[in-house]
Amino acid sequence: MFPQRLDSPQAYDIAKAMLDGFNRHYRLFRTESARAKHRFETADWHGQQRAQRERIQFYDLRVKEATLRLEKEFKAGEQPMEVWQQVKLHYIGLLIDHHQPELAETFFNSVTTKILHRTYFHNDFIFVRPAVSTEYIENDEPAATPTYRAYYPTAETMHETIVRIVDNFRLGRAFDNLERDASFVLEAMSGRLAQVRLRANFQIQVLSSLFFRNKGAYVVGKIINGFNELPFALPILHNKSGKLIIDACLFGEDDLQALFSFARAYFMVDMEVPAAYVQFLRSLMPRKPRNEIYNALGLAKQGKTLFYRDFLYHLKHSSDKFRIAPGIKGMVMLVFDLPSFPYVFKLIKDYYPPQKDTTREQIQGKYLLVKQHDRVGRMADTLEYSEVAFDRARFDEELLAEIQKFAPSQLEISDRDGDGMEEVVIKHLYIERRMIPLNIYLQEAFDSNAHEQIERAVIEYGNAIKDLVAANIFPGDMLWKNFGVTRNGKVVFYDYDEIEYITTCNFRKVPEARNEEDELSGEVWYKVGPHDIFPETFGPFLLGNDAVKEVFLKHHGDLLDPEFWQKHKERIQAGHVHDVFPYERDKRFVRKLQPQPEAANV
Ligand SMILES: Nc1ncnc2c1ncn2[C@@H]1O[C@H](COP(=O)(O)OP(=O)(O)OP(=O)(O)O)[C@@H](O)[C@H]1O
Repeated sequence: MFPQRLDSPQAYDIAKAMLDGFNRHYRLFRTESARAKHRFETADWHGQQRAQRERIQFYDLRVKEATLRLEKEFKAGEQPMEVWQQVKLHYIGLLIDHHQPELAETFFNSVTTKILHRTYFHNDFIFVRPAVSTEYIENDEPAATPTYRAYYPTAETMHETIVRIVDNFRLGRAFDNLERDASFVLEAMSGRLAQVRLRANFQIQVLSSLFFRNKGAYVVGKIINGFNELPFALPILHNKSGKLIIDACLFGEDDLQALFSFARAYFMVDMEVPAAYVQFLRSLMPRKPRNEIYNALGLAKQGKTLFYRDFLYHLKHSSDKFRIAPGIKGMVMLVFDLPSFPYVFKLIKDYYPPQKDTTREQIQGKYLLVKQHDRVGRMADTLEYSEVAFDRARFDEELLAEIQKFAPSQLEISDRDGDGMEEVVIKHLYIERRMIPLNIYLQEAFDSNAHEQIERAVIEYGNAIKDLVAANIFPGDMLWKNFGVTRNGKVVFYDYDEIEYITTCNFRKVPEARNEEDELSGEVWYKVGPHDIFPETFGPFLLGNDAVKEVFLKHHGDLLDPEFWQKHKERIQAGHVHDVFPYERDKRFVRKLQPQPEAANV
């Protein structure tokens, strides 16, 4: 029932306190994001990584604070339904001129669902659907920066415009040679613009804030000409002597998708109107779901909310059934999917075979570690959900039997909301992007004799491990089945239950056999400590196939050498922060500065 009058004084106060809680959250979130610029300017790489990690916790802390305040000041949990309905309406009113209304609505849901019983979890009380529009929000304060700036160069003024675009960010550190880098950018752009007639609307639009992550800062924008729009991004890095350089010019949807991939850490961006950033970014990557764009901007809770709305909407408009995910079943994770939907659902089993010496808490700890770590484009991000309800009729019997057998503690089948329909409720779930498991991908390549596909996949697999190593991650279980292949052919790791920091591992050579008996025994005769790793022993389980073996040894034989691992460990221990390039090395301008081997031969 819609209340005709807003007559509860508490309702307004509760709504106001809730919004104060959100505003405090966003202020802190934004301040931390804005500080990324200074950390970049001062090359504080450890600080940048720490901030990226710590910012992830901000949301839950603020929700906790707001919940406590509402309970303490307003006995929120004891308020009747009528009051809560009015709280929502007041809150909507308070959001009319707000600049982050969608985030504030999600914050309202987070706090409210902590206080209210789940029978209230519908649109009368929480924001199951958004109520306040995020379209055309502008910050009208006189000193406000707009979401993006437009530049109108001519063919003659392109170079100076590029310099001006970069200058406008007022980075507090000198460029090595901005004029030179602008020429490289111009050359790259000319490759795309040559032969093209410049139309009346020719312009370059650039988001007003830089995107910071690890050791990089990125200019993000698009070139508009007639009906065409060309997305681009300019990575700015420090060179070896500490001067700034534009390192490359990335173009088009694919390059941008790689930059904003779900397998990378979240950006730090100073945004007054995040919805406007998302809208702009969506125009660059129309196929990227909005939830992933919010995630990439560090607004993970909004990403989670949008994902869930998209998921419910998809369920309403599909009829296929959840099934056990294709591939080799996991020992600790039970994985299922919905064929028509590009994600997988993972739950932790109650029982695992003895070789998996772990616990639910430890596994959750590993997933959390991955969330907070730099995923360097090689580890899939996961969304974590509790108490997820699915329509019972959409579950394949075999899948249900599997959950009943391996994860009974996680399963409840009941008509929880009393609508006469049975539901499958899963207590705790991880959801991540579906990929093609590498073992299946390789098998398909073997079956069709696709040598190039095998070669590319094996090289990518080794590259994935090397990127993980550089980022201080030892994958633990490196079998093909624990990696997936993405839409763009990138190999990404997804089995986290055995990962460790490289710095906690002890990489050893297999000791010489003491006698013939040792040598012939199939058993491990030497003493093995809990963190000991023997890279020479990786071969037998990776290299059963000759075609694979040849490519692997040619490109990644060093992975079987303990020294390779040990050296990386020492570099990390010495405080070195690795470079992560979310683009192909051959796109780097630095190649233009160094004499190329071919050139030297001429
Ligand atoms: N993101 C994904 N996309 C597609 N399939 C996946 C994905 N994640 C997992 N799978 C499938 O589910 C299986 C088990 O997943 P996962 O490796 O995470 O479980 P696990 O229990 O940790 O495995 P292990 O027994 O190797 O420890 C994989 O082998 C793969 O077939």
